[in-house]
Amino acid sequence: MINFIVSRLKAFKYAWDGLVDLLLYQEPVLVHLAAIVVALGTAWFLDFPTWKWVAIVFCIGFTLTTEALNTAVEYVVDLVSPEYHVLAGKAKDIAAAGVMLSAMTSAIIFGILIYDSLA
Ligand SMILES: Nc1ncnc2c1ncn2[C@@H]1O[C@H](COP(=O)(O)OP(=O)(O)OP(=O)(O)O)[C@@H](O)[C@H]1O
Repeated sequence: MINFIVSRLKAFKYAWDGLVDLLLYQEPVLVHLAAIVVALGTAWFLDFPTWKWVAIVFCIGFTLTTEALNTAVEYVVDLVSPEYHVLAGKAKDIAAAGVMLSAMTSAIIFGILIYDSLA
């Protein structure tokens, strides 16, 4: 049982290290962080009800999760295929498309929430 707890704590530490890498050293994340600040500020200014805060928190987690997976794909592709390969390019492009889709979905949801508050 102790071994299980220690291994889970270690796994959490590794995930935490990945989060620090993502938030501090990945430039594209700065764009997301700026958007998050704007979204939270707007939500506060418009006095969003609880359900809208839930939607915003979900969108933030959704977008950052896809950015984390995209960064992981980039690391692995750079490791296994430092030279040009059409499949390496496709892997990076599709991973990036995942980020774009999540960001666009979040932006649309945010727009609907604002429209609902101002209508
Ligand atoms: N090894 C490779 N083989 C083929 N194409 C690649 C390879 N590495 C990168 N590419 C192409 O170049 C594009 C940009 O790759 P890069 O590694 O610079 O990612 P990036 O999108 O700039 O990352 P970031 O989101 O961190 O700015 C990829 O989406 C892909 O189309």
